[in-house]
Amino acid sequence: MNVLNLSAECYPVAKAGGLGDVVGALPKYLKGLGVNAMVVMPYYERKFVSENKFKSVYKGSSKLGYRTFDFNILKETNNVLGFELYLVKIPDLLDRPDIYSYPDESEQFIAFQLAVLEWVVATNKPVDVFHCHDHHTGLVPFLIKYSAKFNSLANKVSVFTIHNAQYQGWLGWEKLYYLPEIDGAKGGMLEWGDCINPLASAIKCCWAYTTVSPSYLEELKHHSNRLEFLFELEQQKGIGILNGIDIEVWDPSKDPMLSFNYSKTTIKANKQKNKIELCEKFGLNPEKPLITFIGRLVAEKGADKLMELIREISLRNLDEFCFLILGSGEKEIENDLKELQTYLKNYNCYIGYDEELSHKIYASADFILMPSRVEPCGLNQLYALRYGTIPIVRSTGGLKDSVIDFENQGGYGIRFDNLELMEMVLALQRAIKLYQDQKKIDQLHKLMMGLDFSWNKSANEYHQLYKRLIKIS
Ligand SMILES: Nc1ncnc2c1ncn2[C@@H]1O[C@H](COP(=O)(O)OP(=O)(O)O[C@H]2O[C@H](CO)[C@@H](O)[C@H](O)[C@H]2O)[C@@H](O)[C@H]1O
Repeated sequence: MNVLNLSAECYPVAKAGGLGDVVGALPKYLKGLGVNAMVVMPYYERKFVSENKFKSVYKGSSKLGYRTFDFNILKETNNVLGFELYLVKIPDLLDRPDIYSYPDESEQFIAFQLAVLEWVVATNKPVDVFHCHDHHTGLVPFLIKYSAKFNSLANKVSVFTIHNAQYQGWLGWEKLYYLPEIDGAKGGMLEWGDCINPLASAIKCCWAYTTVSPSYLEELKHHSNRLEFLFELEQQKGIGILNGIDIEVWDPSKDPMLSFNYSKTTIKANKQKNKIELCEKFGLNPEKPLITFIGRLVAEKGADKLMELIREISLRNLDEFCFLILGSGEKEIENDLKELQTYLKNYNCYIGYDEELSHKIYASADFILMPSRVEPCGLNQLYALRYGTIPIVRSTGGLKDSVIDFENQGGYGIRFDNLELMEMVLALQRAIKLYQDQKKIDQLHKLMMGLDFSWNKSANEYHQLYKRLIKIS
């Protein structure tokens, strides 16, 4: 079975968040199940690309409206990721360092999708399933079904995974001419809310869509940035599969980014050693419980609530904890968090993206706070569990599906329901109190580190889904 994953991100080639982690890991685990899972992504001028070997496997040209563009499909030659990796290079369009935020982003991603399909058709590349991830690749299910140019792919299975339905890739109708000739009667399959909506189009045209947790599948029917009715209509095609984690990359006993590796039996001493080193670097007291937040500083993650929360808990529980933030995102939130540094001594933040620092923090912190408004799955809590760091989460989406409050049978985390200041203060106070009971903490460490959130189970669910769809294709 040949499955071609199309994605804007894939760790370690290029990652901006959880999408990269998933696309860098799932194919590896599918390979273990006998699936030939491959990844094709845009070319980025990045370290991984310059440090690894690639060869050109196809050169072609295509049209984006009146503009003709040349493209080059590059294949990584040493199988360093454990699966086939292809990059699409397009001069002046897909040859830049950053993944997102260019003003011609829609042109970039449309050209990417067109180039991939041209290459597959021209080389007759065996593909049984096109597995598309998020809106950047959302036009593929439509294009293979309704564009004459890709007619030979019309019966191919397409699966679409929603990592985040907040962003939908909206395009004005004036950009319709970027697409090759389509069946005019099917134009409506591109539309939602008076514009071309790649995410909505994918949901309408794919054979099945998946969400990255079962709870998120349900939530989308009620909160999905105006797609609620569509999710209600198409619900028979939807399936919720909880993300897994790559336990080779995220392994505290071998993680090369840590100064002190540890297992279930050595966590007590070595977590503390990592913590002492980290706290020294950030001017924090390693004897206090260290609470962290790692992630995009956006409202979706509840990051806009952090400043008020940290101020309030500092007033109430002065000197009883330390707080360290790693993140980047909205400028206003970044500035607020930097300002806190000027008057709180038990607090620090690093504004920016730093993969190595994130590993060090997972290994050093006692608690990780995730006050998300929306969390399709969330990987941070899964990494945290593997590193013996207790998650404090709002009960939503994948957080609800993966964290059980420690006061319940078999529980290991701290949960709260609402993004209300006092509820969050209470959750942090429960953490501070729990830290004083080191016997309980030891028990929780062992329990958390013994949990299996690896991709093994979830990759099998994707495999079953592919098999079912191929059977009816
Ligand atoms: N400043 C920083 N420096 C270093 N590392 C940083 C960082 N900011 C974030 N990260 C890392 O990026 C990843 C974020 O993963 P999430 O699952 O929380 O994120 P995201 O919202 O991007 O993904 C979306 O897709 C994923 C995958 O499906 C879903 O789990 C999620 O709910 C959904 O919103 C983690 O590996 C984290 O450590």
